[in-house]
Amino acid sequence: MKKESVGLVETQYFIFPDDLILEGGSKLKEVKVAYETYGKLNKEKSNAILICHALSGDAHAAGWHEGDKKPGWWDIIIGPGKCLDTEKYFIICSNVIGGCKGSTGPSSINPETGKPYGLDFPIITLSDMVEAQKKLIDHLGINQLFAVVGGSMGGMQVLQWCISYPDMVKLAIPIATAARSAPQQIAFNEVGRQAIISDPKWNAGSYYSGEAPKEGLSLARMIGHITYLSYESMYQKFGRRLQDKEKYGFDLSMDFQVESYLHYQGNSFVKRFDANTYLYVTKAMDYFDLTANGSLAEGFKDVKTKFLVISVDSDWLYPPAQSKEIVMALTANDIDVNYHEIKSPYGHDAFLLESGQLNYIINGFLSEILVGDVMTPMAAKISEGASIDEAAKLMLEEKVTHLPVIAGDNRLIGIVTAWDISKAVALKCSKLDEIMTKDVITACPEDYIELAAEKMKRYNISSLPVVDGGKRVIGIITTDHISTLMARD
Ligand SMILES: CC(=O)SCCNC(=O)CCNC(=O)[C@H](O)C(C)(C)COP(=O)(O)OP(=O)(O)OC[C@H]1O[C@@H](n2cnc3c(N)ncnc32)[C@H](O)[C@@H]1OP(=O)(O)O
Ligand SMILES: N[C@@H](CCO)C(=O)O
Repeated sequence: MKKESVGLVETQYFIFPDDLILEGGSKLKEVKVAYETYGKLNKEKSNAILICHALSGDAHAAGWHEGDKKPGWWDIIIGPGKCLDTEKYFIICSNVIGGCKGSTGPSSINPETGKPYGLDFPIITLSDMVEAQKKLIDHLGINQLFAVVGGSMGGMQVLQWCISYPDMVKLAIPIATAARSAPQQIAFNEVGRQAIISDPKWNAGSYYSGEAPKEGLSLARMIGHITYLSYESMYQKFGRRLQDKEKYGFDLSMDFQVESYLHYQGNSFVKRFDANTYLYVTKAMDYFDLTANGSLAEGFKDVKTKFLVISVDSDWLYPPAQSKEIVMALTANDIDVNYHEIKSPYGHDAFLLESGQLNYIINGFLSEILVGDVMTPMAAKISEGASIDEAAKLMLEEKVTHLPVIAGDNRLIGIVTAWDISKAVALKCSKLDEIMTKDVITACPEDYIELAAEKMKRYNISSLPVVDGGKRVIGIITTDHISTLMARD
């Protein structure tokens, strides 16, 4: 299938009606969250996928902003025909709080002083970022997310979601991430922060009316950027080639292409990022630790989500060992986990670049959706002794067109549809037994949704009762559940 773009997109904003209470105890007033959405939310609101961004990302994950030269940062996997297919899913991405891309952060105006927060901005954590996203998801009227997906710090948010709101996330895809920041990660973050803090223009975080600490922020990004690459990718990109010269300068000026590249990356970064946000967001990552009493398995004990954990073989910043630690802790809690290690020379940033492998792995995982993952559990049903009037009333109340008929032990013995009810009125029948279909086509929670869809098509029916091994009704699955989740072709 052709992979397409979501086209022109715009960032939207949500201002919280209430204060946001932070993990550290402070309150943030008039919080604003910048977000983008792609695709359509289905009738059941069951096809929403939340995308969480990494350290320097933003709400613009896919498509194009008017006049831009590059699409959103994860355009390689979001769009029609891509694994996060906007023909099937409703994709949401928001800028984290503490950020500088439209959501409230240290560069925002503090409503109490009328000036930018600077260092008056409270310390935020990954859990606070998730709280802010939860408010946005509530505002969009979504009770449960079909999936939460993110790489690096985005992956940390994915894990945090599954712990903060275990019932709200059906599927989780954390990529190139960790369940707790390791000393090496904290160390690199601290060097980046010190580069900013030691720039005199930083001025204790109060620089918004003058010049920004560009030197410090650029240096922080240069250091960070090295950690996003690999030995091999740097060799492939630059070798020992010189930049704009034939031989060494034998002075302290720039000689090598890799130096020029790093300066370029540093200089471009300062044009799009705020130094204080860099301080706050890296600090939030340092504090991130999902262990409970020293045990990650205990930290994950309430998780209910099905997982796809992805790592990158050449990622030395968030090495595969940290992903395997997540897999082991989930497995210890009997959580269904799939694990993939991407083969790539790109290092940590492979999660932003390896389009083929990401599309293939994520698409495979999302297509393995089971009936039990998407059905409406505990669907409306009626007892065999009930009258046709009662069945009609229940259908109206529950806004359903299909009612499984059950015996005393909850065992499925038939199904009545809205069509059967009209038939009953026309033919003046009064008992359910006279009009219900007794040979009911059903689905099992372990069936792939493709199988349920095939049955619905073959028998030309729009709803299947979901039954367990003892033929007891445990839910219902309809074409509406399935249609937006099935491949277009
Ligand atoms: C979720 C999130 O993390 S969102 C944030 C993601 N985006 C970023 O982090 C932006 C910073 N960039 C990156 O991290 C990486 O560049 C990636 C992963 C996004 C893209 O990687 P690649 O496609 O391999 O790009 P690459 O690293 O080669 O950089 C290309 C840029 O370097 C420039 N460049 C390459 N060689 C040199 C050189 N010798 N001297 C100066 N500049 C150079 C290119 O001209 C190009 O510039 P452009 O970006 O303005 O077009
Ligand atoms: N390139 C990514 C790496 C951090 O995970 C970013 O800047 O956000």
